[in-house]
Amino acid sequence: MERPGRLLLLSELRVRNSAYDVSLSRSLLTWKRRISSPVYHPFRPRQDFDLVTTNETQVNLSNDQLLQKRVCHSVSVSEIISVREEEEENICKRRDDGSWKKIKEREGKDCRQAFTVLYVERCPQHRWRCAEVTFTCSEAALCQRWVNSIREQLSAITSRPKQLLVYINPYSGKRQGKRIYEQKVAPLFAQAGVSTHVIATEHADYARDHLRTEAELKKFDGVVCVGGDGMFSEIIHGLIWRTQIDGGVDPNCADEALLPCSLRIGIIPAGSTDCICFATVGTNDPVTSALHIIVGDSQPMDVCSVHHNNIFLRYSVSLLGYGFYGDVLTDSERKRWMGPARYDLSGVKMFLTHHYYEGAVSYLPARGIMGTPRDAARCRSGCVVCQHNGKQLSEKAERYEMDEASESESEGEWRTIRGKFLAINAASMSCACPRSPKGLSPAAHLSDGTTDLILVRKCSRFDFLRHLLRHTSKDDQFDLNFVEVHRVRRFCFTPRHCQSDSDLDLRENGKHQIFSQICRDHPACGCAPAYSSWNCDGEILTHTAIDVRVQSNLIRLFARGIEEPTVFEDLTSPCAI
Ligand SMILES: Nc1ncnc2c1ncn2[C@@H]1O[C@H](COP(=O)(O)OP(=O)(O)OP(=O)(O)O)[C@@H](O)[C@H]1O
Ligand SMILES: CCCCCCCCCCCCC/C=C/[C@@H](O)[C@H](CO)NC(=O)CCCCC
Ligand SMILES: [Ca+2]
Repeated sequence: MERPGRLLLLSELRVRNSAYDVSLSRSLLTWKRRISSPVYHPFRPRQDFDLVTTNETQVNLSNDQLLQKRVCHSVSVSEIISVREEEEENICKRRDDGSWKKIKEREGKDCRQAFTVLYVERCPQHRWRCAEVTFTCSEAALCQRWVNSIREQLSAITSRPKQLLVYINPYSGKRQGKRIYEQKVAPLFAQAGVSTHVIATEHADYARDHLRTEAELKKFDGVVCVGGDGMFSEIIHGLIWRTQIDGGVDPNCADEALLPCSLRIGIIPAGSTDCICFATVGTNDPVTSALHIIVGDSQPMDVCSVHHNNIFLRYSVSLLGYGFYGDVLTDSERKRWMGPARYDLSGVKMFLTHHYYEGAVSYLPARGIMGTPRDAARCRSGCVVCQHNGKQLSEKAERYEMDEASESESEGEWRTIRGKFLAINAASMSCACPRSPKGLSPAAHLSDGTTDLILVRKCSRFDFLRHLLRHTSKDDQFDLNFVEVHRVRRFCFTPRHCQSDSDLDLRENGKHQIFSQICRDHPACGCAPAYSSWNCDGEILTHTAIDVRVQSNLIRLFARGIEEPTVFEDLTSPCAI
């Protein structure tokens, strides 16, 4: 817990009908019910009330401690949304004997004697809500001092965005993007004094192209994406591209070190999967995301760059999946009209189809890092694995600048696996989503500079079902003899029937039927397609032979990673006042 530090203000104020000692330091706002207004507990002897904070993790809470929690609250200044003066009809004044009497409000601003603080309150399942508490002061001057002091502390927080560029995809998910933004998010931004420039996209790639060429990025502190993973992908493509062009880096060149984007991105979930929001915040809830944006959170993220023959194809932050997830996506695109349910239908269909694909996967294992894909520990807010590996990578990059030879050490370490695969997945983060709350690779990290390469070899339908179902239970989906997982910095895939570029060009020029009908030793029908497609964060890639590199911490989100729940949150009601 944060220590309160030197007090800036300490006053006796009133909350509803009770007197409170209210204090403000640079880090905490605390309001503690005065002992002269005790809370009566029928089954317990009385005790003195000590300071207990709302955001502190504690174990073995006694009944008295729980009682104390309800009479003393403390909120981190960094989680105060805003403060406003109140126009109260009836305000109370303290009599000489210490009791409070109601007086009529006088006309005019200088007689305002109450102020309301809006702050973040944690609710179950990682959701945040905007709670508020109104304090009544004995004098207007005191009220003004409180309001000014809190505002001063808030304006000293430089990480909060003031101007945001908002893109809404009206066709995401269940087509609720506009309504969600207008009803749930815009009012919060207004309360927090965040200005916005809102653009509803008119067609696919509208936001990407606007960011690449037109948007006046200098005017903004961040970009907000209202939509799903596909819309988020548009935003990062626009921002990363623009950052490289503005910084004189060739975004097409596979070997160039890319420049990190300075603008942070906020995600208001309104799509079908929303796995990037879920895996970085812990829930798909527009209000929670809006509050993370307002408080100015920052979560760095790894981005994979995908090339084919040194030609840039796309970036990926969540899943790059060939075989099962590529086929599910291809099939589901034809069912877009169904909304999010399209994935379930295509998932079942592709599971029954049971196609496998031949090819070679080569990869560079991530050496000397902390963490493995089989760890029990998870990437959480303030993750030490991400910090450690990120630091190591930046030190390595510095050494590389001084001595180019050191990087070539790793070049000798390529490993290759050939075979028949039902699925080849690379998860740069857990890919947790409501369908699979632990995700495709539960121990993957948001910003450790690696991706988890998961190879599911040809197996029976029954075994594949066991593997898939384990994504939704506590059982380990990697603990099966046809599944292997490697933490890597780079990998390449070459399909077996894609030996020459001319084959590939033919296929990608629309003549793929010839190749997809190549029959091989497929037990059921004898006419399995030779190729699948890559599912790249929910978009289909146009090439099958790809070269993938992890670019560490290329973007930052208005998020902080999933927080561990505290005991208080589990035990007490979300709205204690
Ligand atoms: N105005 C628009 N009209 C049609 N398509 C659009 C428009 N704006 C964006 N798109 C495209 O819509 C696609 C899907 O959008 P989005 O990702 O927001 O929703 P989703 O597919 O339902 O969710 P998820 O990606 O989480 O599964 C994206 O590929 C995006 O490029
Ligand atoms: C027959 C029983 C099956 C049970 C299987 C449950 C397994 C669920 C794992 C979910 C993994 C989601 C990975 C996220 C990928 C996103 O980048 C992408 C874009 O939104 N979504 C999909 O491709 C949508 C992918 C949807 C897959 C079903
Ligand atoms: Ca990662």
